[in-house]
Amino acid sequence: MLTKKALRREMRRLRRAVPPDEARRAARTLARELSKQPVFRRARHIAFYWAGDGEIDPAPLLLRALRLNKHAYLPVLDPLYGESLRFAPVRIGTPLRANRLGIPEPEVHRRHWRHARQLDLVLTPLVAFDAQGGRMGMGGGFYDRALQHLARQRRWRRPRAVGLAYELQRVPALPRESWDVPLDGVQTERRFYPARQR
Ligand SMILES: Nc1nc2c(c(=O)[nH]1)N(C=O)[C@@H](CNc1ccc(C(=O)N[C@@H](CCC(=O)O)C(=O)O)cc1)CN2
Ligand SMILES: Nc1ncnc2c1ncn2[C@@H]1O[C@H](COP(=O)(O)OP(=O)(O)OP(=O)(O)O)[C@@H](O)[C@H]1O
Repeated sequence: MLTKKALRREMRRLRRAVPPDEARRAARTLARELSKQPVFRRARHIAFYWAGDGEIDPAPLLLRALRLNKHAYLPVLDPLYGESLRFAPVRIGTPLRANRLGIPEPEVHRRHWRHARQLDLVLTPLVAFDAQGGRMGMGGGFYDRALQHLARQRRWRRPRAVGLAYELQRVPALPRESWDVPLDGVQTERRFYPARQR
């Protein structure tokens, strides 16, 4: 069996190996499919991410959300709170600047940032996932910490958490850690995997 670290390395290699034209097609298909799901249609405030390292690109979905007059956000690392994850609003033309990890963030004053619980839907990047809602990220625990209220209390309905990935990132079952936040679903270029009932 692969260790968690080896699985992460292998899955990051696989997603980086997707050829550019296939990646573009997958991102468009993912946008079309997720925008049909009630979890997306009902959401007004939605967090996306700026794709890098071979991540499936939510940009076509973000543009569609803006056209539907929804509010779009990108993750920012809050230096005042141990780099916990907050979400800054982004529109066409919002300037972006790379953070410490090289990931572009909106240059928007912190008074406009939101906590995850002030959003309707958070789309999370995935390194690997299973069909039961288990997720593996980059290993920083950023999303686990930002969404930890969902792991403890079933009555919390916001935000819904949906992971985005290529079909090739699915594994039969990921080990569950106590702090792991189960997803409500995963959208790939092929289908939507509904997970948690709550
Ligand atoms: N697009 C995207 N944005 C995101 C995340 C993500 O996974 N994807 N995050 C999800 O958590 C947060 C950032 N988390 C990250 C955690 C670890 C590494 C990382 O290990 N990066 C380098 C080494 C970075 C360095 O120190 O120079 C690496 O590729 O090994 C990157 C991002 C917030 N924004
Ligand atoms: N709620 C939490 N409070 C404190 N530490 C946490 C919490 N959640 C996760 N962590 C820490 O974060 C580290 C990384 O966790 P894990 O490997 O599950 O990250 P990940 O889910 O793959 O990454 P990410 O959430 O950034 O996409 C763990 O070692 C864990 O100790």
